[in-house]
Amino acid sequence: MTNLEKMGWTQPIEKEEHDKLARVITVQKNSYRLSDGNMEFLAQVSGKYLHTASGTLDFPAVGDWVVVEKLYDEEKAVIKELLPRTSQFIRQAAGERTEAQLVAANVDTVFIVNALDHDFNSRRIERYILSTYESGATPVIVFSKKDSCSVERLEEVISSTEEIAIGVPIISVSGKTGEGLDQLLSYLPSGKTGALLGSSGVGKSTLINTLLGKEIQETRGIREDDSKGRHTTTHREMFRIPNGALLIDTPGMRELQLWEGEGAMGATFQDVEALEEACRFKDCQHDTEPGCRVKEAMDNGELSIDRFQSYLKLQRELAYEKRKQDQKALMEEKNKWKQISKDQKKKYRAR
Ligand SMILES: Nc1nc2c(ncn2[C@@H]2O[C@H](COP(=O)(O)OP(=O)(O)OP(=O)(O)O)[C@@H](O)[C@H]2O)c(=O)[nH]1
Ligand SMILES: [Zn+2]
Repeated sequence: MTNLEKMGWTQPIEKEEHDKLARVITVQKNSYRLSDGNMEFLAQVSGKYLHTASGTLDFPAVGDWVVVEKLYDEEKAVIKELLPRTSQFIRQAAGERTEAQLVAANVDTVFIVNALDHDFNSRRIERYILSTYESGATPVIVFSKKDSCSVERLEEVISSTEEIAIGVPIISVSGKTGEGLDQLLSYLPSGKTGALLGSSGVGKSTLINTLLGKEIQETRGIREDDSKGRHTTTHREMFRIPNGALLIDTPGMRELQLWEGEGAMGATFQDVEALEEACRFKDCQHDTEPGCRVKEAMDNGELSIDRFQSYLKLQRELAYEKRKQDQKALMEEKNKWKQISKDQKKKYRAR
């Protein structure tokens, strides 16, 4: 296994190029910690990179592959280029501004982590599934803290999840006892990259620690205590776990605000879309039309009303997000031309 393969590289590559590649393992403000599988070094993007990047998505995130110029003596590097991504998990950044936030790049499997000692929320799981499909990764639903929950509740939760997560694997694990981790690893073979996503406190970091073994976490000292004296993850970081896979830990998300996802609606709501297609009229509004398969399915309990409403709500939300993003792009374009014409006026005046 070459050093880059240790970091998840899979393509054939020339020797000269090989020495110029590295993977982002964590992002700290404007500096990046990279690894080429042999060593870690800090890096910043080059001036030219900064100049040509046009938005947040153009900047490296954890999991990205970058072309670097290494300055070995200082364990530093300059990032010159970003390689195309195989997947990118994006959400609308927290706050008012219309802005994309890249959570992780080049992830094969997204583990959607839900704690069995927290509330169960189908709607939240649907949002994560949608965003995962949209990212280009494959979702796996993980119920954590299995040790804290009765067998009956576990069965109940799993059967409710099966109704809304069609075709998505569902597993249950305990970071505390290690139960179920072999199942988790079966979705994350050597060389693949996974990411743990979910709300705060669901046990993501505990899973990583158990997978890594205690000493590694302690020597790294990457956790910071929050006000309640708990360990809480403050940044995203990629770890190489003993089976040779890579796993990204992320800070808990309060809510997953969608950025895009239209293309993933069909995969996420296969059941609903299949019913829609069976309606007599192609443009059925599922209201009062005769031969409406959706309405029939809701009447006889095949399709839950909540699920159908969630489908409609997500559609509206995505349309709204899209309008906001289009408006923003239009404003930016206008401002660019304004600036250009200002500059030109200045030039003429100077003559
Ligand atoms: N009973 C039980 N408790 C667990 C388990 N895993 C984690 N916990 C507890 O749940 C709390 C949160 O665990 P973390 O691993 O820090 O959760 P996290 O998802 O990384 O949280 P953030 O870093 O805030 O996103 C801690 O008090 C853990 O001790 C488990 O498998 N069983
Ligand atoms: Zn209909």
